[in-house]
Amino acid sequence: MPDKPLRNPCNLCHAVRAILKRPKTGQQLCKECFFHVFETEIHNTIVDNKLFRSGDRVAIGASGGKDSTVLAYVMKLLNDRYSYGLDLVLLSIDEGITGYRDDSLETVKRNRDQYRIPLLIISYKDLYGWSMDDIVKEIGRKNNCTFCGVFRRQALDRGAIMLNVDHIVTGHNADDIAETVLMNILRGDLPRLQRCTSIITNDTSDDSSGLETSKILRSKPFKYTYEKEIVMYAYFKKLDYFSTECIYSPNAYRGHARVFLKDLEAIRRTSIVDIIHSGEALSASVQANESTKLPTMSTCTRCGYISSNELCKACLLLEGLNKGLPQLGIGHSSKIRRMHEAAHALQATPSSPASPLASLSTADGAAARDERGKLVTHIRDLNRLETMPTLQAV
Ligand SMILES: Nc1ncnc2c1ncn2[C@@H]1O[C@H](COP(=O)(O)OP(=O)(O)OP(=O)(O)O)[C@@H](O)[C@H]1O
Repeated sequence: MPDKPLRNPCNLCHAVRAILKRPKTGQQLCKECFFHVFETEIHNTIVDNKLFRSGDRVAIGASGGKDSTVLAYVMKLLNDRYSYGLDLVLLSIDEGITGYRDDSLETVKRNRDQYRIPLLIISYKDLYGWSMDDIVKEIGRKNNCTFCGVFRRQALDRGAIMLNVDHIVTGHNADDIAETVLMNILRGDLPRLQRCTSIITNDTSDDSSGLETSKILRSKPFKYTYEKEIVMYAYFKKLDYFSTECIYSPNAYRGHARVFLKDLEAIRRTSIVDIIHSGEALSASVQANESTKLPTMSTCTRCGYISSNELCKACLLLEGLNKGLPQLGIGHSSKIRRMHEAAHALQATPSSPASPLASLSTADGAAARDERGKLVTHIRDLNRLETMPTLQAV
């Protein structure tokens, strides 16, 4: 008797039943083919944009959330599979948000052990003398994201210097970038439009920075990776990640851009990459225009961090916070010295040899718990995830 024809076969291998519909392309795929295209697209992004050189020491900005957890997993996997020759390390910033970052850092610590990548954690409290809990107590919730964003950017650079890395990668995905493109267009901020569309950036053109941040590159290997696909990948690989929103993040403006983007995506799935490409085209066309260039960088006279003004943004923000309080400097305390020592110890520890990929995809007990609930939460969060009929059967 001839075999019964396969119902709903995978559009790529045609040998197995499809279990999902790719948000980016609409293709119906089986699990293995989805893993393959997802990983290969990121590999192609890395290679086409020449993100790394063999021998580079690369810090992965690790928050414990879905994006950076998938990034750590995929960076490790591609580094082993294609012999990139990278020395990977996890770098986490503890903003000091009780009930949020303390829990997500526990996830990063488990990722450190699961993926066998060394980890350095540095805190706002040690760097700046203020945790985000302290700051919110002082200034309230309004504008707290400004402090957090400025401090995190600088903290990542400071951690990268402590770790002596060449490069920081972050889990910013295509949706994040498209939102930022929209926000910069709405604000008419052309210099920032240029920066947000670049897959790789180097914060300053001035090599005299006291912090030597000018040598550290930053890149976004997920620039063209859809958030929904990152969630699906994490789900099907059973990765251990933390999925709660920051308790202090109202960020209403970005929220509106996000809702608008999701509405567009519901009408046309390519909207996200279309907006990124529009941002790239606009950036290219304004590049030659002097008035849209980012200001020339020098160094902050107080802490030595790169800045286009006499004081960097973090020092300005700290000055306000510290009004009436004893001055808390950046960069010279014994706590910072201790963090340098911890980073130094990590540098001396080479990353462990590659572990079999199979073991990486095996979730531990905690991660396996409530996986289905986690996906459901994310589908709700992400709103309007394409119908994936067979997910119900997972
Ligand atoms: N506390 C942190 N420590 C280290 N890296 C961070 C931290 N917060 C954010 N990052 C980096 O910046 C990227 C974008 O951060 P964002 O706050 O937009 O979080 P997100 O989109 O929820 O990402 P994730 O799912 O990784 O938390 C993260 O993927 C991560 O690489």
